[in-house]
Amino acid sequence: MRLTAGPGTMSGGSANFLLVPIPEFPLPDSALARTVKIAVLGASNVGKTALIVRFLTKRFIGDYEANTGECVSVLLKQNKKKSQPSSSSFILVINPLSGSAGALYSRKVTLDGEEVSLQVQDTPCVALQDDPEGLYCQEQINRSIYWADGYVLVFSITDHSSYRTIQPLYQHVRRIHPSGNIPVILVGNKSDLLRARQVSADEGETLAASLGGAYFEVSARENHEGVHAAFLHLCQEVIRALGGGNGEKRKGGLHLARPKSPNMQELKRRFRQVLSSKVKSATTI
Ligand SMILES: Nc1nc2c(ncn2[C@@H]2O[C@H](COP(=O)(O)OP(=O)(O)OP(=O)(O)O)[C@@H](O)[C@H]2O)c(=O)[nH]1
Repeated sequence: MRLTAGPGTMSGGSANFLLVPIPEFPLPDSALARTVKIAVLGASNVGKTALIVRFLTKRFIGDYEANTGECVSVLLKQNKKKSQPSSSSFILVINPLSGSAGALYSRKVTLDGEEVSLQVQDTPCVALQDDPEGLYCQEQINRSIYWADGYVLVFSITDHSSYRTIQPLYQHVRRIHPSGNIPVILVGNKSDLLRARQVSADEGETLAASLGGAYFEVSARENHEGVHAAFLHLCQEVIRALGGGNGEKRKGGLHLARPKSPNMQELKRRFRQVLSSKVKSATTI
């Protein structure tokens, strides 16, 4: 799902919602906290965005589908009114330029008494195809896979082909991270649609076991707890895999920045435009 509302934050004290993209460099507070980077991957229409929004806001994104242009700010405002502590605040970046780009969300969570800065990357859908690799993956997805520390692999229990996408998708992740333990969970979403079920819970369990991760059957539509438990479990797995230090892993000797947000590029472009118009008017005066 593509969200079209502008980004915002609910952690500030101002009544207005600010346009706060996540900078290319870590935020000051995330420099102090351990950072956990998670990519949510899966086929089309399985509920990737709905799961993320459910996790972050406790709301189901479908509640706002009739008015998607407003949904994010509505969610942010509703949560802000509750003036929750910082652990529930999050920042959202939306790419307004491309229908296929995913959004990056950032949120603080407390795990075993430790504050962790969690970054969640929504991604465009992947699709099975007949080439030797068996999977169509946009370049942006590859960058997200490379960037992330842990993976939520999502299928819909009502769509067997989305389930069949998972194994090649996992192999694809393994190709990008050939060595080491890959923290992963398997999520079978839409468990509220039992009558339309095409994938059994046993199939989910078996597949998860073969990937070396836990299986969660959830409904982003009906239940926050299951979704929350799944994300927290993955965070814990990531922290375990990252081990000591400040949680930032190094890959191939390089410290990797998160995938570049085209939104950031657009902001820079607009910033340059504003600057050049100021220069022009100053010259005119
Ligand atoms: N019944 C039901 N519908 C859901 C659930 N989760 C998501 N949906 C619906 O499924 C559709 C797809 O949800 P999205 O979150 O856009 O799925 P996505 O995987 O991000 O989709 P892509 O943009 O194609 O990658 C929407 O109509 C959602 O309202 C769920 O748990 N139960």
